[in-house]
Amino acid sequence: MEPILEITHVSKTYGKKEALKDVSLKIEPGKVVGLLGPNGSGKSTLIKLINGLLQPTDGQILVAGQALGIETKKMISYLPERTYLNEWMKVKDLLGFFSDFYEDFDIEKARQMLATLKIDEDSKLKTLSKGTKEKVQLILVMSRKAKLYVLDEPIGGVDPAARDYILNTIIKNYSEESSVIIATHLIQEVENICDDIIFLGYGEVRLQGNVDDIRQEKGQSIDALFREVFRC
Ligand SMILES: Nc1ncnc2c1ncn2[C@@H]1O[C@H](COP(=O)(O)OP(=O)(O)OP(=O)(O)O)[C@@H](O)[C@H]1O
Repeated sequence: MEPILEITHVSKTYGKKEALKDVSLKIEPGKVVGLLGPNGSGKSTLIKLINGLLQPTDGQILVAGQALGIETKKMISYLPERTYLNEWMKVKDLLGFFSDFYEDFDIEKARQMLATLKIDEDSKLKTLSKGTKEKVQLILVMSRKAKLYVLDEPIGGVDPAARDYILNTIIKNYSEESSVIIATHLIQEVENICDDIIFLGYGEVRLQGNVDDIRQEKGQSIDALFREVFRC
């Protein structure tokens, strides 16, 4: 099957700073992939490249076999690190906004998730707590029928009780034809829902592979391995 994402020898420099060095990786359909790395390792840079928000200095990125452009943007549902939603909007306005903007947005699915998390559609975003805003944004992003979901720190501000629901939502939502990339520091929380992981360190891929294979081979959890590989 054609990979959902294929990154070949990609480098990115900001001035003299080499944020990514010769990164190559493939993500197959139907996978949840953890993109893990310490601060400044290049996770957000890689995510912005995949979303076409930055241009690579070198190398090639293909989404479902196509070079980045308008078509690939339609296939990607992106949760950025920081919110980009208008604070003065009500949750129900955002549902309308997403329906208008994205053909693949499933408003009923979004409504169901909001109801489960007891988020009132009549609330203005600016009146919601930071964690609740994050939940709203994640619900919007996961309610699209995208090929690739790219989530930059999706559960950072969410309380532990809601994390399981959010993570379950992520894995329930994607299909055989789509994949999810989750960039996070909360490795313990996500390692059980990930099929594969990628360790980024100083802009280079340090390790990538299947979670179960790596755990078996190394005899430790991904969280423990991360602490060992990136010990300060
Ligand atoms: N606009 C920029 N100009 C110059 N350097 C940058 C810029 N953006 C990022 N960098 C540098 O590139 C490197 C990678 O940064 P990036 O934000 O991709 O890391 P990250 O893994 O997402 O970090 P964190 O986990 O802290 O969010 C860092 O050294 C950072 O200082």
